[in-house]
Amino acid sequence: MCTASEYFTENHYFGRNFDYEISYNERVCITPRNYEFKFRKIEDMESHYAIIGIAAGIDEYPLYYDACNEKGVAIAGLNFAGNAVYREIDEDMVNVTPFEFIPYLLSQADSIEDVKNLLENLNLVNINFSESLPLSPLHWMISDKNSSIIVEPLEDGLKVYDNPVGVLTNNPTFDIQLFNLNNYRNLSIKTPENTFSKNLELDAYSRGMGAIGLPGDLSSLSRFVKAAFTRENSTSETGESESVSQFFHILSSVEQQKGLTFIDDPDVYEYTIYTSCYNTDECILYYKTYYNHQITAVDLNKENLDGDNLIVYPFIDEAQINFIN
Ligand SMILES: C[C@H](CCC(=O)NCCS(=O)(=O)O)[C@H]1CC[C@H]2[C@@H]3CC[C@@H]4C[C@H](O)CC[C@]4(C)[C@H]3C[C@H](O)[C@]12C
Repeated sequence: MCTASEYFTENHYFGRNFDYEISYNERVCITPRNYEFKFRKIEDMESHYAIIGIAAGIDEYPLYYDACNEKGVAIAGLNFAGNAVYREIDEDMVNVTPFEFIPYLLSQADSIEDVKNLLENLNLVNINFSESLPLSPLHWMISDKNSSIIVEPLEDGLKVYDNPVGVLTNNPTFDIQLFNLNNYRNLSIKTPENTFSKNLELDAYSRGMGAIGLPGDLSSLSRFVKAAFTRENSTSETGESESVSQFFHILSSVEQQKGLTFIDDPDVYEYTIYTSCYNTDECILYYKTYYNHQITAVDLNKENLDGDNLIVYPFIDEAQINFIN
């Protein structure tokens, strides 16, 4: 499972937890403006916006999981098992494969408005990346600093929802995730009044009692509620380090510790392999990994963005422990 989120202070922050049991050698990957983007069914793109993101380290092609372009549009792809439907080629539409979805949009969109326009003619076509890398069922959270949307490829077509809560997890569909929040309208950051009964003296014996009932398990429906409540009520100082710190704290409220989500014997568990955080205004990518709690950053604007070769930074995944004696 995965969780995506965004956060605002003076800048806009966007990112995700990548939860899985297998790593495909993830790495930071920058696509400069003149890297030739090859597409399966539409024309190749010789020049486009520069993109920074996290991609699988299994092929030359930037197989992005999440990314942000130089205009501040960011996308994260999350698992959507059993719900994602990809289609046959439709000659009247723009046929893009799921693994081309992030490159196609980020190479040309200035804003969510642009993304929405591009989505109108888009057909997500069922072409595998390769025999060993078949299609994976995905849905996407897409944000810029002004708005956020969710895109779900459903049986009856590509569904685009406005995203008023700034989070996404996995199943079920986004409309149900939003509806489910109704069940938690009583949650509060404040100490609740005793409305149980006038006849009983019930004591506010602890801080934090207003959020009793907030789910704490790792299912996608529960993580959605937890992440939405945490994000909605989050506050921090507005500086860069405080904002980035707060962003990572929002996503660590739904992190998956190794051992809690059993997948298979022997010892296969889903866990939070990495957490990313983009400052979309400055195009800086920050990340942490399961073992490396130190924040590592890559600044898009420090690269030569007019190049034509991908720029890759392997993940730093070993613990960085600051011994002081
Ligand atoms: C598995 C991940 C979702 C994490 C998640 O939610 N895990 C819970 C599973 S569960 O919900 O608990 O069952 C997703 C997220 C992004 C995906 C890659 C996107 C590019 C590329 C697309 C190609 O077509 C296939 C290979 C490819 C490398 C993809 C592999 C895999 O699919 C990735 C890593």
